[in-house]
Amino acid sequence: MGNHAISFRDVRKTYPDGTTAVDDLSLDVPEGSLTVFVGPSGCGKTTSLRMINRMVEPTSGTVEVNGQDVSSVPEARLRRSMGYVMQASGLLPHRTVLENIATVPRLLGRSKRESRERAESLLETIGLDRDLGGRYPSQLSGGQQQRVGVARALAADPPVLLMDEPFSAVDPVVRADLQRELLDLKQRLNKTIVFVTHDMDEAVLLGDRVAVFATGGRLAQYAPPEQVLRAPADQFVSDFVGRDRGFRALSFDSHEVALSGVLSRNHEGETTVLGGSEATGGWTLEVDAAGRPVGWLAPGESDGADTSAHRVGGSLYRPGGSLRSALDAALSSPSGLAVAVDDSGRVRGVLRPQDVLAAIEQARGARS
Ligand SMILES: Nc1ncnc2c1ncn2[C@@H]1O[C@H](COP(=O)(O)OP(=O)(O)OP(=O)(O)O)[C@@H](O)[C@H]1O
Repeated sequence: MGNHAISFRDVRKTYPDGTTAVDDLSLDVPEGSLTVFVGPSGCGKTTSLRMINRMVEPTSGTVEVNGQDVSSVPEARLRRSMGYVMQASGLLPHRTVLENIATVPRLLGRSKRESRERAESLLETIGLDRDLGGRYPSQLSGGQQQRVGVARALAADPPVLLMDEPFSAVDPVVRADLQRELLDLKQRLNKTIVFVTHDMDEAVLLGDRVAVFATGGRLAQYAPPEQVLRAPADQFVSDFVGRDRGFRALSFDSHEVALSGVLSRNHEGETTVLGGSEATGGWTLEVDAAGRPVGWLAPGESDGADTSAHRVGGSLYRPGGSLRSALDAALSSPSGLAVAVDDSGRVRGVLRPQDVLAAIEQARGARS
C-alpha cells in the first residue's frame, strides 16, 4: 500500500507572464487526512493543488507523494492514483452517468461488465438513485452532477483525492448534504484528500488541517481549524476568518451544559405539554406522542393554540454536542430556551442561555 502523504518542499510557481501564483510553499499533508486549502480568490490554491497531479509544473522546489518526487512519475500513472473533482463537474455530456463513472475502470483495463458493476455500486456510495445511471449529465441537477463527479473520481479507488471547489456551485442545502457525505466517505474510505475552497466555514467543517493562503501565494497559517480560529497567525488570517471566529470556535467545545429541570409534564388529552412555570417565563413546550418537540406555546396561550407560530426548528441541542449548537439552539428558540433532545429526538430537557454562557466560561477556563 505504501504511504500517501503529500509534501511540498520550497515550491514556487511563476507563470510565464511573471505572476507569482505560489511563493515558497512548504507543507506536509498527512496520509489519510483531509487538508483544506482556503483563502481569497487568486492566492494560489488551485495552482498548488494542480502541482500535486502535475497539471501544473513548479518553477522550483518539489512536490512529493509517498516520498517520491512527482516529476519523476509518468503523468498518466500519477493521475490514475489521484481522483480529481472540480467545480463544474467535468462530466462528458454525451455519455450517460454510468458510462461517465465507468470511464476510468475501463481505461484501467477492467471488463465492461466489471466497470459497470463498479459504477453502479459507486452510485450507491455517493447517495444517488441507481435509476439515474441511464441519464445524461444535462438531465441532472447541479448537486447530482457534483455527486457523479465525486463517484467518477473514486472509480479507480485512488489513494489520493484532489477536490477543487467541488461544492461551490450548488445551493446551501445541497451543499450541506454533499459536505456531510464527504465526511462520511472519508470515514469509510481511507484516503488522503486535499480540498480547495474560499469558504472558511467549509474549511472548518471539513478539514483536519487548514492551510490559509494569502495574497501573493504565501502560506499564512497551516494548523488544525480550531487553532486557526482561536489563534490566527497574523492580521491577514485574523481578517480572513472574520468577526464570527469566536462563535465558530465554539464548534470545538462540547463542555457539559446542565439541563435545567424546569419542565414538568402534564398530560392533557392527546398532547403532553412541558413547562409553563415561572422558570420557563411561562412558555410551554408541546411534544408529540413519542415525546418529540413540536412547538412552543407563548405565555397565556392555551393548549390547542396554533404552535406552528412558534415551531421548534432545526436548531435542537443534543447533550454532548458543541457549545456552538447549544448557544444557537437557545438564541433561535422563541422562548429563549434551548430544547435538548436525545438521539431519537425525544425531549430531554431545556437549557437556559445563562447556563450555556456559564459552560462557555468553564470551557474557556479549562483551556487556559
Ligand atoms: N495559466 C496562468 N497564467 C498566468 N497566471 C495564472 C495562470 N493561472 C493562474 N494564474 C494566476 O495565478 C494566481 C493564482 O491563481 P490560482 O487559480 O492558483 O488562485 P486560487 O487561489 O485558486 O483562486 P480562485 O479561488 O479564484 O480559483 C492568480 O493571480 C492567477 O491570475
